Amino acid sequence: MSDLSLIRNFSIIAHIDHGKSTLADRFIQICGGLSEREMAAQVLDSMDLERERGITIKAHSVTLHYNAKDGKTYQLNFIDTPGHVDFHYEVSRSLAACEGALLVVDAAQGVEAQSVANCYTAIEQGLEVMPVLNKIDLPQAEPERVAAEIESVIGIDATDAVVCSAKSGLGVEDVLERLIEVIPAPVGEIDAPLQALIIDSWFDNYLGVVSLVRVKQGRIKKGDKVLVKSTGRVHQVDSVGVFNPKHTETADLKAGEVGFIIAGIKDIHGAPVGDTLTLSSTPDVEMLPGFQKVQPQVFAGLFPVSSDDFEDFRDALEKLTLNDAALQYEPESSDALGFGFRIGFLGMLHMEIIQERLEREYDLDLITTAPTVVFEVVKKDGEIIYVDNPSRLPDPALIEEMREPIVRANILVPQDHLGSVITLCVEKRGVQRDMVFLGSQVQVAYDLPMNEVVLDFFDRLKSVSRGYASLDYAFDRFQAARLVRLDVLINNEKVDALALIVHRDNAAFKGRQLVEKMKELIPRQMFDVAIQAAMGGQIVARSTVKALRKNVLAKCYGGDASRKKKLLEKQKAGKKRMKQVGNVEIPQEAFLAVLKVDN
Ligand SMILES: Nc1nc2c(ncn2[C@@H]2O[C@H](COP(=O)(O)OP(=O)(O)OP(=O)(O)O)[C@@H](O)[C@H]2O)c(=O)[nH]1
Repeated sequence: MSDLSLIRNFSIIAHIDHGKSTLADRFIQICGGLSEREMAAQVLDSMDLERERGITIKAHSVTLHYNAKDGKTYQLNFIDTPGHVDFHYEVSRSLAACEGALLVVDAAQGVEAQSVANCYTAIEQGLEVMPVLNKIDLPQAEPERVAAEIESVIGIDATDAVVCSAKSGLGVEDVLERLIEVIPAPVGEIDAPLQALIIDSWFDNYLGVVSLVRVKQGRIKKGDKVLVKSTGRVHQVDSVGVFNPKHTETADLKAGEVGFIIAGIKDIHGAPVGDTLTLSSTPDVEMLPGFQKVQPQVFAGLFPVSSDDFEDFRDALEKLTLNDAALQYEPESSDALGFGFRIGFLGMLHMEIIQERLEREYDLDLITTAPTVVFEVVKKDGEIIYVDNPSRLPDPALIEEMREPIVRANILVPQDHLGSVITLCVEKRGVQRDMVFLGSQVQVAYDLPMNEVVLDFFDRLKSVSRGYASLDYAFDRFQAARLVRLDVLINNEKVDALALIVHRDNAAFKGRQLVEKMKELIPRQMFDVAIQAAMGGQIVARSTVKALRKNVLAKCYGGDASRKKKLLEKQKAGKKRMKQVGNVEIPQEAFLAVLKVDN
């Protein structure tokens, strides 16, 4: 298709669960991309984990052909975007490939903070934003109220927003018709030198690196010699094509189109996201503006339970980074846990996903230490260092100032729950920056310490607001704070992997909560186990796990050998995720006890 006026490139902006995947599936069905049977599994969420958790992680694209009521056939390139705040950065990438975005809002729920943030990104990037009110089939749907909310919260006209039910299919064709009308067609010279933006790259075991690109000008076809601008390397194109949603080769990709390129590139660093591709014959083509580099926000140490697994762990991480440019790691050694890696994640969800993949796909048993953010430390000699591991914090005598990362959080909450949300923010050391009443909702902005936000803030926010408050946040600055290291001692031995950096005012309280929680989590052993929390040289809390009196096997009355064996096996399985620290066995949960205390 070379008539650009028949192409529409768009994304869908929606809060989690507002129905983006269901709507996309409907589009695919209407445009005849898949049979009913193939529709059975939601197609866009292609990774197993994504499907299980029902969340979208990687940006994908689908090219569809829609026979519109005006008698013309349009090529619709739909670029998927992830909904979770951890993957916010992928949204702006997907938007860079589009001229427009559908803002899908659940008509029974209303606007949520995440969609507001993504909408602003779209508007900043010059996209046409088209509101769609979904779930109109629900009895509690209030399209007028929600349309008014879109206008007041986001500030775009929603008077004639399309209403639909992605579930029943009602109104979905109207969405497509309106999309063709309001979202501009792409512009670009087909005869100009190739200029293509890499939106995403991933590693496929069979195909090698696959890159999703948006061709801005020119064209690219199989056999072309393509130049990756930032690396300066030239690769021969093996194939180009689109996902419809199945991977389908095409003769070429032209200006205005979105599709994939495979060019024998060995790893994703050879085709960096945000980079520009051109042909080797036109090396002087300008670079397109790329994307902001992704910075991990949360760090944790991961250690194999069995030290024999260290090399397998390293291999697994290498493979995972082929597909996940956001994942960063470096070797770490701990007195308590031996050799492992300190890994940087985008957020807690990202951390859980990586941990699960390592355990499930690579069959590793891992111990994870408590996650932490990065602190900025100014030393007395003027040097500034960044600490992502509490046990590596320099001696307090050498520290001039400690600074913690602060985020600007935007929260949308119905008025009824405003009080409890404010209480929560104050408890988390938040400073209010703004508050705007918008109909039945209130938009509040807080500066909050990132350390308080990444761990459990989102869950707490949901629980104090009965699920109604929503949150969006981004790193703002480092700010001086009275921070100290809280050490944990087990039978008088300091366990480096249990150290935390906390605010001085909360240190004693946190210490007490932590030792109490750990007391519940560390199983009884043959001897007393003393758990202490210390700040500097000073013990701030203490508790004891009492010794076990009876031998478990005594219960078996000697006779039944198979029962005894079963019991031992059960014990062994239970032990799998334990680590021997000194002479005490510490289970995984105890390392994450800080996440479990009700702070
Ligand atoms: N009643 C009703 N339910 C819907 C409608 N559209 C989607 N749902 C349901 O809402 C839930 C969430 O829909 P999804 O399409 O998975 O939501 P999503 O926004 O893609 O979620 P992520 O992939 O996690 O971003 C599912 O249980 C859907 O069946 C609708 O029009 N009406």
